[in-house]
Amino acid sequence: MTERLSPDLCVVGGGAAGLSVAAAAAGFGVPVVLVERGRMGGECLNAGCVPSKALIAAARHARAVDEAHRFGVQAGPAMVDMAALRAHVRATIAGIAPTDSAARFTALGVRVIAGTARFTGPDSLAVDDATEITARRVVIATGSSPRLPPVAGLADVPFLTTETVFDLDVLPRHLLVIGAGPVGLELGQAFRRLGSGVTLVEAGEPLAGEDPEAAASVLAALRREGVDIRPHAGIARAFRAGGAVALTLDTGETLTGSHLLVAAGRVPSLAGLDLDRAGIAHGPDGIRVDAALRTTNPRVYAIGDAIPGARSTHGASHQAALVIRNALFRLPVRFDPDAVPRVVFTDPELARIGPTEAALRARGESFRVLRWPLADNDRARAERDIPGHVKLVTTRRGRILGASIVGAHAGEMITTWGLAVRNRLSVRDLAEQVVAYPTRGEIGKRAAMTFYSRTLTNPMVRRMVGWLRRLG
Ligand SMILES: Cc1cc2nc3c(=O)[nH]c(=O)nc-3n(C[C@H](O)[C@H](O)[C@H](O)COP(=O)(O)OP(=O)(O)OC[C@H]3O[C@@H](n4cnc5c(N)ncnc54)[C@H](O)[C@@H]3O)c2cc1C
Ligand SMILES: NC(=O)c1ccc[n+]([C@@H]2O[C@H](COP(=O)([O-])OP(=O)(O)OC[C@H]3O[C@@H](n4cnc5c(N)ncnc54)[C@H](O)[C@@H]3O)[C@@H](O)[C@H]2O)c1
Repeated sequence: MTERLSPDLCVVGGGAAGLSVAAAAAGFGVPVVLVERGRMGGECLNAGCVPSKALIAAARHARAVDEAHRFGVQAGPAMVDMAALRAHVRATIAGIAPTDSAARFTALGVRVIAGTARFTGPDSLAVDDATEITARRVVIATGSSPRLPPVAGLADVPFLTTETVFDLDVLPRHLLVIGAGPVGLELGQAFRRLGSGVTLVEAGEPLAGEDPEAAASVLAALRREGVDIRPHAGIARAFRAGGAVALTLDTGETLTGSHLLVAAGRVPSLAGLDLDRAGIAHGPDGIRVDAALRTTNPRVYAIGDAIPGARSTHGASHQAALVIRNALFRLPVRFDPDAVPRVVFTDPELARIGPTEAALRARGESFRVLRWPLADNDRARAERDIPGHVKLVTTRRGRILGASIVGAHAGEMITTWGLAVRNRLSVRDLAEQVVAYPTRGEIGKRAAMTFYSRTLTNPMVRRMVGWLRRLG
């Protein structure tokens, strides 16, 4: 028997994006139906942020054991128990899962339906032919899945993706990775620290789109740890070589590994949604949306990994908040990708808010660049962890436009700069702030203060100081 529902809001997808919309709408007393075909929590909880950060934490401990002698502490070499490590990853997911569960959302007042949704008309959907939904507004939050690049022979070799890599119960002897974006670099470094040999094969420039100086600093750190990174490398074919996997590059060189991880980007999950029935335009990068995240069907919004652009959990949650403001309160909203921080959780971390220097130059804007190195930070020196820097871009008058930070905890430090950009603060606000000593946060203040270094040598200012001295 077909059940018929007519909520105000229907959300398709129970990942970071969909859950954020559903929770907020239910909180305001709006009738909401949420449809999820797989695991509640989506990619972030089950195969993305959470397991990757749990793996990275384990790898950091392994590294700390191996590096302990630098601090006069004898330990190591680190021994990795993959079964215990996998249990740690699973326990981390299990610990967070209740927050995203159907039970919690049901308690919040959301009607959660397990099944696959597809459009049957501009405002109607069917779920597995068991439920018909007619909604005043629909939010598509169907996420993405790993992109498999068109590499000859790939289909005939065993390979891992982010869907399977966290279930490994043996440590790869040598991990080949296709792609040196955030996923390839984060996981590549983690496996290297756990004891695997790691080779990353990247078609273009690793971390393209980030500030080149920041990207270079991260890549240099990974190389120092023994991660082999091959930029601008075309893959001619993949094949099995005995019990191993091999990649032949366009140069003729063949790389061999015990395992292969494909980390070559994402494709939006749109198959089977019957978007055309609802008049929703889409392309290979995702669903087309305007600045208010509305699709070409004015009743339907799309957010998260299902739309083009940088993909992140916090970006998806921010988009969800904008949709709530627009759909429920009819307030005008405008999604600004530059307002979303980007963090790559390598060690050192790379974090950015706002446009890069290159982006400002391409826009023809006039700006200033301010820098400070971590090597000049007492805390970083005490912790013998000095690779990195902060780089600020400001207007000519000192308003902060953006920041790139490389270093331990850069992902935490970027929050200050997000606040500065959002509130149109100037370097003066940051330079006058009292920052605790010794903290890494001091580098931001030091960078901001360099804005005034020209003032120190300004003859007018010097004359004025001299004149004031005469007053006694
Ligand atoms: C290894 C890895 C590490 C990452 N680390 C970070 C990080 O540290 N920080 C960060 O911010 N981001 C990180 N990301 C990115 C982040 O995971 C994603 O941007 C985020 O999870 C996207 O959320 P979403 O809700 O748009 O999509 P998803 O989480 O993919 O959710 C979409 C949901 O929709 C469901 N669905 C799809 N089609 C249908 C349908 N027709 N009917 C019903 N349900 C459907 C799916 O089953 C899925 O559960 C990482 C990604 C990866 C792969
Ligand atoms: N901390 C975070 O916020 C975080 C962490 C991890 C992932 N993510 C997001 O998840 C998404 C997926 O990350 P990702 O690193 O898989 O994707 P990505 O698109 O950022 O990077 C994929 C890389 O693979 C390369 N590539 C593609 N085809 C190739 C081929 N045939 N041979 C060699 N290299 C090839 C690309 O040039 C690119 O550099 C991204 O949107 C990313 O921003 C976010």
